[in-house]
Amino acid sequence: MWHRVAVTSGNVIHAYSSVQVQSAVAGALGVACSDDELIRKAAFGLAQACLTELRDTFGSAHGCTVVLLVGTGKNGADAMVAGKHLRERGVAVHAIATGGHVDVIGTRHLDVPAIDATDTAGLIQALDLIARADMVVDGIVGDAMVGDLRAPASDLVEAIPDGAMVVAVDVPSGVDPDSGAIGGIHVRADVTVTFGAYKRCLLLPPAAEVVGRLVFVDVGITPRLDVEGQVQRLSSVGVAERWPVPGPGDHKYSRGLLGIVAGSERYPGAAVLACLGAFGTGVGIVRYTGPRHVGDLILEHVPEAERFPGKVDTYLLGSGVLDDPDQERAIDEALATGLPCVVDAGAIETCVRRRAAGDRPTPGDRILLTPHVGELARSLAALGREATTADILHRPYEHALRVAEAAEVTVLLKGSTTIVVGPDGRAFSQDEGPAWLATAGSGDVLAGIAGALSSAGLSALEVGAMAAFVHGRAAAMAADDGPLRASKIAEHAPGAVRELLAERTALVRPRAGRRGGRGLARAGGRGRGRE
Ligand SMILES: NC(=O)C1=CN([C@@H]2O[C@H](COP(=O)(O)OP(=O)(O)OC[C@H]3O[C@@H](n4cnc5c(N)ncnc54)[C@H](OP(=O)(O)O)[C@@H]3O)[C@@H](O)[C@H]2O)[C@@H](O)CC1
Ligand SMILES: [K+]
Repeated sequence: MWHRVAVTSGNVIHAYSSVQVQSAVAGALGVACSDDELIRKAAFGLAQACLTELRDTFGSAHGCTVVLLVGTGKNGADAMVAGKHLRERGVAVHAIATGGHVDVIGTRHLDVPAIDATDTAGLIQALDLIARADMVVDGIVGDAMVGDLRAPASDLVEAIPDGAMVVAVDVPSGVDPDSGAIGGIHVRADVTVTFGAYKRCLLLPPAAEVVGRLVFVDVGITPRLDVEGQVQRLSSVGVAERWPVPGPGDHKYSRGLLGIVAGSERYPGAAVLACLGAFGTGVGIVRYTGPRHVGDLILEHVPEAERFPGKVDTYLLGSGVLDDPDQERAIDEALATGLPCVVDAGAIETCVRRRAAGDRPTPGDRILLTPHVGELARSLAALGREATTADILHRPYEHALRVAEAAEVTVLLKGSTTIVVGPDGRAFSQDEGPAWLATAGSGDVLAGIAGALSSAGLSALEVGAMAAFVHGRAAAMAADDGPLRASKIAEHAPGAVRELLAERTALVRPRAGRRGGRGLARAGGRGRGRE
């Protein structure tokens, strides 16, 4: 039996669409506050974040030069009002108006005249100031951004020197607030200070990769967002809360039986790495199906594994499978059982084709596909929806969702920010892994971790998010800011889980001595018993 604590939403970041945020702001403005108040709260938080960065970098903010890029809307007003606070702390502040005029609330608070970058002389002066700035504050445009960033804002952004510190107001200008797509020129921030609610682009790649460190400023609109954000991110405590922990009444059969169909002549090690990932994160039993020599290799490295097929709770299919009719038959048979599955590499396309044709014995929230971008492109092609890898990298959420909807599956799309998208569009975005994670065999370990979690009865969305998190954490521990090999990720997985569980604040502890189940308090997840 597994013990799980109640799932709260406190340890999950929820991200909302711009329409949701704007209607929450409009609701707050209708009853509780004014534009001016909201901007003052936002700007105060923004100024604090800027001062912290300046102090951390230069020892003191006093005497530093900050250039504010100020658009015509409230995003620009936030920057202007923050500028007032910065000036009060001895910072030299210059404001550059990118759209010919600035919001009246901004000018009311900061009495330095903004340089008009829409005229030639102003643009030249602005470019010179940007070249010498210690910090550039991007208040060009926020959640009302439409299309590509227009000139002269785009010219100013292009001129930001590599060494300058950049703080984005609410969202980096030039990214689409909802899809996270980046058209052309955009701000690459060191810090993004966001107000009231996280916007989807802050979690969704590719935008998520240019936001830098996220700082949240509560301006009081959060209670008006009483629905879950469609895009979410689990914090470490969020993962820890959900992590299945064995109780005293558990045995190897109750802790999850994972059937693995993996490995081939060309990629025998993939099956070994998948087994290591699964055992490293707490699976009860692994039952392996595959070529004899791959089985021998597994037993050499993972003597805990069983070689012959038998009863299982969940399948992990496809890691390292290539051109092997016996393996393909075993995958077909496993997919037909209706059991939960993690579907990787060589099994993805088969699975997508079968399910798109209506053959869906496993519910979409229990089947997790784990493609990289190339495999997602091939899945889309199998569905008759051609997309290049560049198209996918431009809008990964939307392309993953296409496969998730058409095949009624949950898709984990691997990347430096990994997204997990369910057939109903709900998604998790996790970015814990270091860049060193992109190495041969890393995906096989991830599939093994996902298999272990799936065999513990979690939903495919949770499995994907938690596996991505722990895989990233284990990789960071293994890499220690240097290169790593995939087997080291599996080696560090138990340590990563141990660290997470230490953060768990409200573990439900069973009392010793009670019979049958021993005080099991389970919230969510399906019940398991002796099998
Ligand atoms: N959430 C919260 O709780 C709070 C939110 N607050 C803040 O409000 C912000 C939203 O403010 P907002 O609605 O005034 O719009 P905003 O983003 O400033 O931009 C509008 C201007 O941008 C322009 N523009 C558009 N596309 C463009 C492009 N491609 N390239 C260039 N320009 C482009 C567009 O120009 P136009 O097309 O009309 O000529 C228009 O004038 C939000 O992000 C946050 O900072 C806080 O103040 C309070 C608490
Ligand atoms: K901005």
